[in-house]
Amino acid sequence: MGIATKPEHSTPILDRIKSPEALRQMSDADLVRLADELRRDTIAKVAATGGHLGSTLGVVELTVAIHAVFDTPRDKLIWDVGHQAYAHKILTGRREAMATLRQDGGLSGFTKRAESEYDPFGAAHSSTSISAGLGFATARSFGFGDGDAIAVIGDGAMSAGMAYEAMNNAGTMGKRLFVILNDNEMSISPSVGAFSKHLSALCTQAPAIGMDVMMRKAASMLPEPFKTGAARARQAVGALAGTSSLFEHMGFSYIGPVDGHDLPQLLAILRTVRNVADGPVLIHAITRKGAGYAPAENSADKYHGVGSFDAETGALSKSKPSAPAYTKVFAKALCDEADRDPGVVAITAAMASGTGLDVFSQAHPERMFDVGIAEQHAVTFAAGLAAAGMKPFCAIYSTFLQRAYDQIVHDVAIQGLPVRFAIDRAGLVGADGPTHAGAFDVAYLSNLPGFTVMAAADEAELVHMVATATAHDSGPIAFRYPRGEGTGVALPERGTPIPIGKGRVIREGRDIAFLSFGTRLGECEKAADILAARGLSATVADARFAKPLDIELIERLASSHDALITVEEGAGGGFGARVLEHLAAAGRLDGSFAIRTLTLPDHFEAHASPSVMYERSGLAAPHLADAAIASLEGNQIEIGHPKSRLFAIT
Ligand SMILES: Cc1ncc(C[n+]2csc(CCOP(=O)(O)OP(=O)(O)O)c2C)c(N)n1
Ligand SMILES: CC(=O)[C@@H](O)[C@H](O)COP(=O)(O)O
Ligand SMILES: [Mg+2]
Repeated sequence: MGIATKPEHSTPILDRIKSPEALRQMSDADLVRLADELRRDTIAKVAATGGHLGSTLGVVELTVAIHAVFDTPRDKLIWDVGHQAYAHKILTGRREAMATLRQDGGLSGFTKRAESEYDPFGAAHSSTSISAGLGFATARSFGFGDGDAIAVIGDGAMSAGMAYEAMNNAGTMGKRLFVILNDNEMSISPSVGAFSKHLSALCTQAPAIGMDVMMRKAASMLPEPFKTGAARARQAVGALAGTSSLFEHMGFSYIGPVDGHDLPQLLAILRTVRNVADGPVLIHAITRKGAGYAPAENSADKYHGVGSFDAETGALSKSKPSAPAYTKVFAKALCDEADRDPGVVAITAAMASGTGLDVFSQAHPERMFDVGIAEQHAVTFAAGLAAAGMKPFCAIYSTFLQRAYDQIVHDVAIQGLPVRFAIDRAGLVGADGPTHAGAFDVAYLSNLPGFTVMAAADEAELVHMVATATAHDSGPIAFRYPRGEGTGVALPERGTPIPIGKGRVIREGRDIAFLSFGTRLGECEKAADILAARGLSATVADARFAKPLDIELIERLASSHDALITVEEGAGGGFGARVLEHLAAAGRLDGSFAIRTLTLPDHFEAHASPSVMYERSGLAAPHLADAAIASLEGNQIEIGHPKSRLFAIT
């Protein structure tokens, strides 16, 4: 494979491809040319939209080989995470639509069942592909479908427990199942952990194939160097069973390491295993993240996720932020706390740069732990650290923390352990869409006995919440904050712990009270302005806590206003529900008092910019004002209405 530094636009072979069926009629030489065109086309497309480029570039040859050898969509091709599936999208009828990738109304950045019959299983969270593939393989034996199942999983995704749970099951079930391990030694950062070392060790061995009967049969059909490699492997494995791969011990036939960019060799191997496999097979392909595009290959993160860029030079188009990102503010505040308190440690599940803990690790390298994509382990590991008396901060995106719910309940909450949860990407995140929306954490944390749950209204509040969490030693505590830039508010020199369960009033009014939990506070203030222009006076308060609630504040707002509107960047069952429960229990809902709880609507909002998504979710200022007026009129409000339904009251 030649390194293409200048993406040229002539793609005569790709232009003829209407579906993967065409690949099965092509010569290997033409498939090699196609891969080159596909790589250049992918670069050109993603240059315009941004997206997860590096991962796709690493699997261009694998994508071509799989579609050329297997009978997709009858055979089920399942991409783990789905962030590396852009070349797959281009080959499966979505080439033109790539211009809309991750844009409002456009293609998803991941695989999605609703988008194409070539996406048999949707993804975005990692390490689900082997389980899903085994599901398809098992359904096949009941007569549901008749194709093969092929899971393509990265070395980073292999660090998650689910991958082992699936292999453990697949290895004993013995169903015909293909797993292609795409090993580029990269997660978002370089891959970590003992398993990553095992993969490296496998790469230093001669190419080998598994030792079972099926693979003996296959050996004669394999290309060099696999034929001789297989013979050598047989001797080596026979002499020293301990040197064979973990996969073989788990019941898989292991083929590898294979050069994942050598398309003729990939084609030969896939054709062979497709002909002879009668159980689970793992093909270990060695690839380079960002392969074939020098700017990506030479960058530290291999262009894992990029905004738009100049395809010729790779120069990223960067807009100048007007305020520091919440993530950065969190990282700096945590560094400051750690400077003062030797018990503070930080944990990330493979998201060091995303959570800002890369910054923390520069200041306190021995106190930052990247556990790999292993959110469940991260939480219980933190619980162990807390049980020993340390102050662990688990920095995990809201959406990925969902993975660790039982650990949160069983290992942290029931034991009342002071694990600090720094929940990044709270609320709607934009281009990554519903799979990555931080919608549920408030609901699933604030119903846990003994938990303290906070949301920062701005980045100064975030600094104080980091200090609050550091000081809070009597049980689990969480604070949430969104993706992206803060409000630009002045930051305190040092965080000051907030009294637990105390909100604050931002602006006093008479008629309507907005009680905000999180960064919609600014929208509440704008809504108050809208109402003021209509002759209504509104109080705006920042609840800060969903648990424990500031009961004094809530009761005061309820008793001194005609309507109380709660607002949050989360699904129903969260902050507003808790306020309602409290007021109901206190008998405050029995009279004529109006209350509305504004949450994310009860559907998964499709990807767009966060502001458009909030607009559609009915959480922008005009909708808040609208809801307030409607509540005074005794009307039902329509959440998720795209346009403001403001009406003048006289
Ligand atoms: C459960 C979960 N945690 C974290 C992530 C964030 N994430 C997306 S891709 C990725 C790295 C995946 O590495 P790998 O599987 O090796 O694929 P590569 O990007 O190297 O192609 C991570 C950590 C995720 N999608 N799902
Ligand atoms: C594919 C994936 O899960 C991550 O790469 C994610 O897209 C990162 O999101 P942020 O850009 O918000 O860090
Ligand atoms: Mg990888």
